[in-house]
Amino acid sequence: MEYGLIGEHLGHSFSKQIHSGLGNDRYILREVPRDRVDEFFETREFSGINVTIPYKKTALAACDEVSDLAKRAQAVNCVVNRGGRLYGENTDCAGILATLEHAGIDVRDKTVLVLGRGGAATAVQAVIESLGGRPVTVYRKQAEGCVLPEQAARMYPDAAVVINATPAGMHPDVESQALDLSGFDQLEFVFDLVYNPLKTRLLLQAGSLGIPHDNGLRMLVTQAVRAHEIFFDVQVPDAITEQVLADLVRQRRNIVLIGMSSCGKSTLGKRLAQTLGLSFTDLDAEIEAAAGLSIPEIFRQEQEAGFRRRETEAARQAGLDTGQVIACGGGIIERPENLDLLHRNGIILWLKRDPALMVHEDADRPMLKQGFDSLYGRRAPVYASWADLTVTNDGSLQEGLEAVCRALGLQVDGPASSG
Ligand SMILES: Nc1ncnc2c1ncn2[C@@H]1O[C@H](COP(=O)(O)OP(=O)(O)O)[C@@H](O)[C@H]1O
Ligand SMILES: O=C(O)C1=C[C@@H](OP(=O)(O)O)[C@@H](O)[C@H](O)C1
Ligand SMILES: [Mg+2]
Repeated sequence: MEYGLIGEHLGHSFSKQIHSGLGNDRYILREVPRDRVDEFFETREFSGINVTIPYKKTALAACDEVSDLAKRAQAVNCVVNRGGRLYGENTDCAGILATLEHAGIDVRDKTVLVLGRGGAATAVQAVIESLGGRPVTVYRKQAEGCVLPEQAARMYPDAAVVINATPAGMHPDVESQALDLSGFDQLEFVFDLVYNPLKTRLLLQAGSLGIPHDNGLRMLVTQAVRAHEIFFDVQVPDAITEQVLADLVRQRRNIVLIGMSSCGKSTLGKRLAQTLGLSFTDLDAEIEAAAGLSIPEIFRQEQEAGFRRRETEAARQAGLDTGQVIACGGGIIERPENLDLLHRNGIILWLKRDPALMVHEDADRPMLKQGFDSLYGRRAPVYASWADLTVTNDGSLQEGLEAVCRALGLQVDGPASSG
């Protein structure tokens, strides 16, 4: 092995893709069983490696020389072999630093609540200390030097930053949250090392409280960039880092279309997915498939309440997946809980069409029996409040598609033609 990542289980790793984006196609993933890791480091048959769970301490011990930050973090996640000598670094620390810097956060003399006390938390702590901040460990069980989550707000009302370094909220444990943010009023930034989902419950709460926040993707990309720089003794331009990060976000993020019945979500959504190379999920089609019934049939047999229950379940399922365009039904905003389910991995876009251009009666759209105008009058402000982006779709399908791509900051001159 020349370059790559070692760890016990690497199924979900994005590292190969990120290093490939940096121009290293020789980077591979190698799962090493626990009883083989000592031998791996003894033989030293590699040029440069990243190390992940559970071998970061083993790597620290195996190196001939390690950086100060790696010593403080008590972990090495990057090892380079220089003529048989192993040099160890902790590039996770660079990733943590980069996330704080990008957010414009200065932690000097400020209280930083670090959630968790595992390896990632130790790295966070080392970084905060190196910046002159005051890290406080919040841990779910009573332990020496730690604060319980339910006591944190009372004991540290001055907390300026919260950093989650626990797996709480990580897929599939998406309902977990290591700290409730509602008791704090001086928070400047919330950082969650988790990036699957892109927004954990912690980050969704930060968003709803208007607190700036970020997930672990920038850290993930930055640690890889630093490793690449160490492997090849080069400097990667910031623009490349941003490009790799943006590509990753584009690939994973769901684009969620909301808006009034017949504004074009299903039609435009399908084409958008084709154009962007994403998969397409129409919640109405998912609901019909799960029920084995058409939508008018569901309304007849189970009334609107039954349909809404099914709709929330479909939103929950789709919201956990990534890399899709999701077309919602017009009534997705009827249940407030659907917002977080779709926001987990998605950006929400209101496709806004002139009422004169929309369908006012349709046997396949039972809600329209309530009257288009009153339905739209009630819903329009809710669409507006849910939307991260709003796009007017009053022209042709092609024009709408281009407007959506522009709003998403994506190139519009792709294969978005024909039909
Ligand atoms: N700019 C446009 N975007 C999307 N659909 C359009 C557009 N112009 C006309 N249409 C037509 O309008 C209808 C939109 O229906 P649909 O995609 O089912 O909407 P929704 O899923 O929002 O209810 C389709 O018949 C489609 O062909
Ligand atoms: O407006 C609504 O409440 C509904 C809209 C429909 O989807 P479209 O928006 O695709 O018509 C479908 O989910 C169901 O008939 C209920
Ligand atoms: Mg539809």
